[in-house]
Amino acid sequence: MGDMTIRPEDAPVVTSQVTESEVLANLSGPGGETDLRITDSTLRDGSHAMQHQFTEEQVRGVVHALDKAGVQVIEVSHGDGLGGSSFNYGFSKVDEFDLIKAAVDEATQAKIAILMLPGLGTVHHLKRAHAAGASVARIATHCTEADVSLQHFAAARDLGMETVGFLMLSHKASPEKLAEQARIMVDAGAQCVYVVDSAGALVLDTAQQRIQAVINEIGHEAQVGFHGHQNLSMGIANSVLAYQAGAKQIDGALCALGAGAGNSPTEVLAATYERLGIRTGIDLGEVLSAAEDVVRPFIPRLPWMDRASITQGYAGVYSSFLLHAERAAERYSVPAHAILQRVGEAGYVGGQEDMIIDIALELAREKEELREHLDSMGDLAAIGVR
Ligand SMILES: CC[C@H](O)CC(=O)C(=O)O
Ligand SMILES: [Mn+2]
Repeated sequence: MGDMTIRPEDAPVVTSQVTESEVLANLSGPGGETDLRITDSTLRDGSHAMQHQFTEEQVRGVVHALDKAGVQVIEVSHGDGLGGSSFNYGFSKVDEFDLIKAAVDEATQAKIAILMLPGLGTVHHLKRAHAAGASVARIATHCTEADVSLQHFAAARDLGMETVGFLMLSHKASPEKLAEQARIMVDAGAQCVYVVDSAGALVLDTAQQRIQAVINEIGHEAQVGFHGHQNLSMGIANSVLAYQAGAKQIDGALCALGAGAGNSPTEVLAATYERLGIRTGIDLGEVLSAAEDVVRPFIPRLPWMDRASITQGYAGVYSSFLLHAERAAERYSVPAHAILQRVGEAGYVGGQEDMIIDIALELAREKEELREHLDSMGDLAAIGVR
């Protein structure tokens, strides 16, 4: 077999095709010109919180409500992106391509986006999503591994899709490193690159500095976006700072439905930006109804800043590890927050979900050793040695 490695220098350089007006064109919503574009990820990041059990009826209901509210982009995929339905990540209740088709059918003005992680999702998945009607391809890599996305951006551009790069766990890379990685994505064909706070670990200026560095690098050729998580309750504040630094695409999810403590709630983003006089094109009354009347009733458990999810933000752990850690905690009778703390210390990243079990086993072993030690102390005391 020949060398299958894709090197950055092999990637098609398409930046010259992306004019500034083309990049900025998508900032006019159904109600006219907007200052930024909100992408709602309830039906993708929220899939983690729903253990990937979305039904077609729920998807139709959410898309209908978001579309009516004027949200311009709605993301629909398994929580871990196309191809995520698996033993390792959790099986979807309904095939994601059926959910994408239902979303496309329901939307009248909103574009339907998909997320994919190269390796888990393939170009074949991307083609199927495009055939199902998805028009925005969001391609996600670890924040230092943008070079694994080159062929996926090229394929998405060939299909005529709008392209967005997602640099996950952005708190793990310096602003300079993120800027360098964003450059790789833009040269490969990304029309926007997101700083993705997967762990909800960025706090105010650490978020803004990263956005600023990425804008300095790619801002004249492509847009910059921000995807927040609420583990330290910073999603909205970081999103405001991101906009003030120049970000033009911001993610949210209705009722915060997303991994960990959830995403920046779309309805709160809409209200906050409106209060600041920043135009999102979203009708506040409609998006509040979408959250309260459509999404809230089917959520089994609202995302929340509890001990485990705060630990994720504090220790810098991938938000989607929460439910994996909770399942391992129950199985091995150890606390979920203790597992997540160790995941943070070990620095595990997306794709290393199996290490959660290793850590749970290690904690269970330590607990057993401690119990045996305490028992032996008791035995010594009983024979008068202590
Ligand atoms: C697909 C993994 C992950 O959920 C993507 C994302 O939303 C994030 O990193 O925050
Ligand atoms: Mn996320």
